[in-house]
Amino acid sequence: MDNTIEVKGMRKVFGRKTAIEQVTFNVEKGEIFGLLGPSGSGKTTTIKILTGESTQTDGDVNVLGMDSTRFGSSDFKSKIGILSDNSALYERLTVHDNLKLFCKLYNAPLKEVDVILKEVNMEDERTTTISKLSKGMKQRVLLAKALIHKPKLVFLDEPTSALDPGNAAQIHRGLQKLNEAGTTIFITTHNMEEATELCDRVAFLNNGRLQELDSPGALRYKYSTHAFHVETFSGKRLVIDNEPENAGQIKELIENGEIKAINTDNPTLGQIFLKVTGKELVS
Ligand SMILES: Nc1ncnc2c1ncn2[C@@H]1O[C@H](COP(=O)(O)OP(=O)(O)OP(=O)(O)O)[C@@H](O)[C@H]1O
Repeated sequence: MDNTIEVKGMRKVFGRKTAIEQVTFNVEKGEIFGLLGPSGSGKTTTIKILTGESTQTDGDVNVLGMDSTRFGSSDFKSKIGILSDNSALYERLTVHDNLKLFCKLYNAPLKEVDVILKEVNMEDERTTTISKLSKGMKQRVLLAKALIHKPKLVFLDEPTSALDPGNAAQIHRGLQKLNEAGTTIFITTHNMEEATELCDRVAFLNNGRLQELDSPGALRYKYSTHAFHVETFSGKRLVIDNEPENAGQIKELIENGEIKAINTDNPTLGQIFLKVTGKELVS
């Protein structure tokens, strides 16, 4: 297996506060990996360690084949892109001039500016000053900034928090396209729909500890009771366990034409998170 990120026994202590405790996971090359957790669970701390902005107290962290002692190198920085709360733009410059500056900073060809503006659907605003953009538009320019140098790996810290569904969907489409082109994406979120839609695998972080790690589909299957939820035309709602002895009851309902709808229960990631951690994902 080709891993883009390998984390083993990672701990992070701030004074008396242990923010991350014995966290171990890998992110495979080409996947969209989601780190899910409520506020204060350690998502940003994890991203900061993985991008070299902070250092782990203990444990091994390897990103793109480099150990954490090399995260300050220009080689490392040229291969990763970051979109976080700390990402900033020059408010008084236009969209185009901002991206031109970041191109120069990363030694990327200037022609990339127009390519990336098209990708994030901001061509029409290329001459608009940043201070005149809406929040969603600014976020799309920040995403363009994170991607302008064509990084192999992108870190996104809650990229769509505070965006309306339309703007969030636009960011999601951009990320899916980027991923299809081969970029590995590490995303933190407390938005379960976002995680279900985008991520190949998700990890649950709670109080700095990882509590589950799998694909959204596998987690939903694991935490499903597999019972049948039946709604009849007479308005009855039945929950029938998926056991051989109940086959007759279901057969009879079908034969009598009584079934209006039949589903197996399929918990959402938010419900699973609550079950595993006892906490709501959105806090
Ligand atoms: N520089 C710091 N000094 C002291 N404590 C910190 C520091 N940075 C983070 N923490 C603590 O570490 C824990 C994890 O914080 P972190 O910012 O990683 O959480 P998060 O999951 O990203 O939360 P949010 O969703 O609110 O951004 C919190 O208890 C926080 O108070």
